[in-house]
Amino acid sequence: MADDLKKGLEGVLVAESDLSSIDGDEGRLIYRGYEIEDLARGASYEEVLYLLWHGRLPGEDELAEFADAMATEREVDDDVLATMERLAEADERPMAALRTAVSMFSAYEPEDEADPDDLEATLRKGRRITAKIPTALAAFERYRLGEEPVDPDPDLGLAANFLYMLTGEQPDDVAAETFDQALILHADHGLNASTFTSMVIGSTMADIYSAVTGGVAALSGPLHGGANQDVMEVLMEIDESGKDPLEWVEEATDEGRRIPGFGHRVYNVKDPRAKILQERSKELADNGDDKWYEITTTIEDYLTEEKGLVEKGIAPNVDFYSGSVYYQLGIPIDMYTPIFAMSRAGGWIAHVLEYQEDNRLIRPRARYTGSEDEEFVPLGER
Ligand SMILES: CC(=O)SCCNC(=O)CCNC(=O)[C@H](O)C(C)(C)COP(=O)(O)OP(=O)(O)OC[C@H]1O[C@@H](n2cnc3c(N)ncnc32)[C@H](O)[C@@H]1OP(=O)(O)O
Ligand SMILES: O=C([O-])CC(=O)C(=O)O
Repeated sequence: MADDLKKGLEGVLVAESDLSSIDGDEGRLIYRGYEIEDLARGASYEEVLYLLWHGRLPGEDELAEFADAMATEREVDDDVLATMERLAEADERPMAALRTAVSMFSAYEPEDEADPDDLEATLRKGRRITAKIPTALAAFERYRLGEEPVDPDPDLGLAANFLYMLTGEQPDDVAAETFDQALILHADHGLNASTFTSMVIGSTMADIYSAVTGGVAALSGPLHGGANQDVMEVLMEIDESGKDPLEWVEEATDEGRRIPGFGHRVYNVKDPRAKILQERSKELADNGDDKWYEITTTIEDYLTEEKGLVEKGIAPNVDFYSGSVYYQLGIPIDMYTPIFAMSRAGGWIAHVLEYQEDNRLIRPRARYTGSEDEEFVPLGER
């Protein structure tokens, strides 16, 4: 057995997958062979879910049937709503509320008794989870505002319905399309930390609720999905400080602080998703407040041109521009990472199912560096 230590599993191949592929030097991302740019511009999030879960793009009737089925599964049990209300009153963080909600959905799963080997049943359960996440999240936000939740509208697509449940108002086309595109861009990304977490859980043949709950937990950290919230907080810190953004960045880099939204384990160049989100941020800025777009692009130009971060392979990742897009859509900052989870649930479920088709327990090992020959001394004699 090879004894090479690959800290953080960097570059280690642990599975084969048809789902998504990243070229980190070219800045290219594909889902099942389709360029992310084409999907983001031409498909809906539901189409992308179908592609990830069923292996091909749907026809018109197939998509309608699939989207309708998901729309009918959006409602969550009153107990889940009551829990969201209690967590909002307790000032819980939205990612923690979501983690609790997903775990709790399983109590109301109609196919709870299904055999773990029944992958069709697992997919149906995964579809229910994906349909319900937006409802639980929007309810949590409404309770925080002291408002009642808004019932899902089955006539709206998943993206538009989430914005509707969040605000109580039908979003305009620009907001709905922008949000739908953001969901597509976040749906899958190879064996990132949260997807791998879900796969490890799924490899024990634990249920899909456990796998998705674990995915939410792993995504919440600031080195992963949590960075989108951090980006916006940094932008606001810069704005409130009244400093020139470049002065702030200069100080931060001199102090050795990491810039959230920069750097990636796989990309050595700008993330293709960041390019698309930057375009959307610009469009929204052209029709509204351009402050955040200006600060982000100024920081990017400075870090890449003056500080030469790109030469070191540190470029904007997907989180760098999503914050300013969500901010312009009026979404609360601490909902950014939960929104990432709302989308990525599709990828977690797809990877768990794909892996379980030819399952092998994931169980790596650590090189032992502790001592070998301690003499045990009973408690009373220590
Ligand atoms: C959706 C996502 O999960 S995308 C990633 C979201 N996370 C962030 O944006 C947080 C900021 N970025 C980071 O912390 C890192 O780039 C990570 C964790 C994403 C990837 O890190 P790794 O692949 O483990 O790279 P590692 O941490 O070894 O960094 C390599 C070098 O780049 C530097 N570096 C990496 N990211 C940054 C950054 N954001 N700002 C400044 N320097 C950075 C490191 O200091 C290190 O430099 P050194 O070799 O001189 O010590
Ligand atoms: O791939 C990664 O490591 C992180 C990332 O960009 C994602 O999960 O979307």
